[in-house]
Amino acid sequence: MRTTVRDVLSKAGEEPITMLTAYDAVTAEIVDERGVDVILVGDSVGNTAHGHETTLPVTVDQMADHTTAVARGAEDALVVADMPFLSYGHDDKESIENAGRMLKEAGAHAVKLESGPHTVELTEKLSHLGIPVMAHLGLTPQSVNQQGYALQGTSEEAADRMLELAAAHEDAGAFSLVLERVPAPLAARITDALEIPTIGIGAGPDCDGQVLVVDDAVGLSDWTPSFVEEFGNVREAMGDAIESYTEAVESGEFPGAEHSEGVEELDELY
Ligand SMILES: Nc1nc(=O)c2c([nH]1)NC[C@@H]1CN(c3ccc(C(=O)N[C@@H](CCC(=O)O)C(=O)O)cc3)CN21
Ligand SMILES: CC(C)C(=O)C(=O)O
Ligand SMILES: [Mg+2]
Repeated sequence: MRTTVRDVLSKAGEEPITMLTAYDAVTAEIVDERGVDVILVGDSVGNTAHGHETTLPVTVDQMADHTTAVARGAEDALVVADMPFLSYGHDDKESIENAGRMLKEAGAHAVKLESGPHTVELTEKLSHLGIPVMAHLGLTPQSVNQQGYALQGTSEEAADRMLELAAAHEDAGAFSLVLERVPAPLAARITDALEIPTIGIGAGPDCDGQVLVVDDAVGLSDWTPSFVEEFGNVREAMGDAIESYTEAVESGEFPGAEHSEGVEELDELY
């Protein structure tokens, strides 16, 4: 059964909400089959699949393409499309059209925006138009040129501001809130203060759910932020398989007779 925004909203399960990113159909299938509640088509695709240093170069077209692939692969999970840098926030018409594409064209069920004072009204508009919005506070990687990748909410003022912004986005209609790289006690305080669920990444154990970049979680990335746990070693498994392939080709073991086809009637011809 498809996870819905209402399921996420209800915080119904006693178990924390699980969210992972995916950027392609096959990964979405695997993540979906293993029962992950929410798949985020993250703009982290700029780092993982496209090899950029930051998420800033990612385009709306790229996000729509990756979201289309993920929506084809996911059966049960709620699919959330991340809105890329400068695709929202400066012009309502453009923001709404870009977010609308993710649902109309690409098959997402909701969008995520990196939130700030400038996204409160937009969150309200999108929600009213039928586009569910996941908010995102704390470390917001699209603001890397202002924040770096440092822990956020480390002063009393910054913590209070984050709590106020979280409440403002809840009031504006956001259905959930990602908290990235904030002190665990602040994430707990925000989680307590809100009705909508919080989903943490580097935000401690007291959020209503957790999210990681799938490449990091399965051990595919060559570097991960310090808040990541690698639950597998896919990079090594893939490297070993690739090395076995090259060895088998170079030694002449592959392809064998079982991989080769002929046409019996033509045997004499060859
Ligand atoms: N593979 C991947 N995983 C992610 O979690 C991720 C992405 N890509 N791309 C988009 C953003 C960027 N994120 C980041 C990027 C860097 C740090 C980082 O450098 N953290 C350092 C500390 C840096 C500092 O304190 O200034 C660390 O040690 O974790 C953290 C999160 C999270 N997101
Ligand atoms: C890390 C998550 C929250 C994200 O925004 C992304 O993957 O782009
Ligand atoms: Mg993102």
